[in-house]
Amino acid sequence: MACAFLPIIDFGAYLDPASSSEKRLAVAHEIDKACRYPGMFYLTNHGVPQELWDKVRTCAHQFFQLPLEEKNKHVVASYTRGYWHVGPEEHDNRGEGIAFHPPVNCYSNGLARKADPNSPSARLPTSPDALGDQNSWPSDEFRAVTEEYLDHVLRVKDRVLEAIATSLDISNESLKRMQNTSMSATINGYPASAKGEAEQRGINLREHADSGCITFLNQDLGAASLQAQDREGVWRNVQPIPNAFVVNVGCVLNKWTGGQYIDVIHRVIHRLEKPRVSVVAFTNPPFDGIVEPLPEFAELCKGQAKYAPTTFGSFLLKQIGDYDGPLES
Ligand SMILES: O=C(O)CCC(=O)C(=O)O
Ligand SMILES: [Fe+2]
Repeated sequence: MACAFLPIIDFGAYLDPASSSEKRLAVAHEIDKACRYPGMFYLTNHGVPQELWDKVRTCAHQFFQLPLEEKNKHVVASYTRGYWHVGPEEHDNRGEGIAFHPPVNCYSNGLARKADPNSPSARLPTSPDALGDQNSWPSDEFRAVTEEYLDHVLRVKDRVLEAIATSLDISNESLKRMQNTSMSATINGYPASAKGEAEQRGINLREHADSGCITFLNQDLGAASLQAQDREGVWRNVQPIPNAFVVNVGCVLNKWTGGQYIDVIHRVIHRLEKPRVSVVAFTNPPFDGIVEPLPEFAELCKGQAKYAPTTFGSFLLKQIGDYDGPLES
């Protein structure tokens, strides 16, 4: 059964070139409404081919089934790239994942300590960059499938942002700024719980808001493991729907809109007797790009520290640092 908390938005009518402008506007308004609250929605008929939609998760399952020593070959010195594994001895944050981030070309703000920000060569992509080592792909097939999948998601992302811009009635420059976003991916694996163990289990993925602009999640079918917080602070289950993205607003889009859109807090508690995989595509502005409210929303949040300009890179690194900090409880 679908989760009544989240609206289900059929993107087909927006993507169909034969649709009337009224129809497309109606879809755009639905997306806008969902971004204002709860900051998360299902997106169906998004145009990602069905086979690829499933294959990207199949590849992930195959990778996570490998022995740990195999998977550990893909650990790299970066928080945003490579393989990680937590548990089983740790109660919270139990799970594993592999992440991919495009090259970062940032030498502003002192993020790369030894680089000269004025040197033209400092602007060229280098490896490793400010986020650490390079991506480590488990196999050519894994890479080909994931990259093809992300290409599709990138196109969906641009159309969703176009719909948002239409509904917000913002300028072309503002839309361009929003669309100037690249794609990074995290593929999460959550282990099965043995019979009787399920209730003792803690949280697999701690509560957080995503750092980027907008996130597209493709998850296994089964019981709801993802939870999102409503405005009363109550955790609501996000039941998977076949072939539907779960789309959510991240911190950057919250900031661009001066707080009009909600960077929804979410977490994962996986208690099934079979493992779960989620393929999460994040969209990020340039690492050294300034993130601040779009001109259309600047007045709304004037003087509020939360909306003060910052580079995306420094914001991301701070968020990673905070997330990595000690647990309060
Ligand atoms: O696995 C999920 O359902 C959510 C993952 C997530 O929130 C993330 O990777 O940021
Ligand atoms: Fe997330």
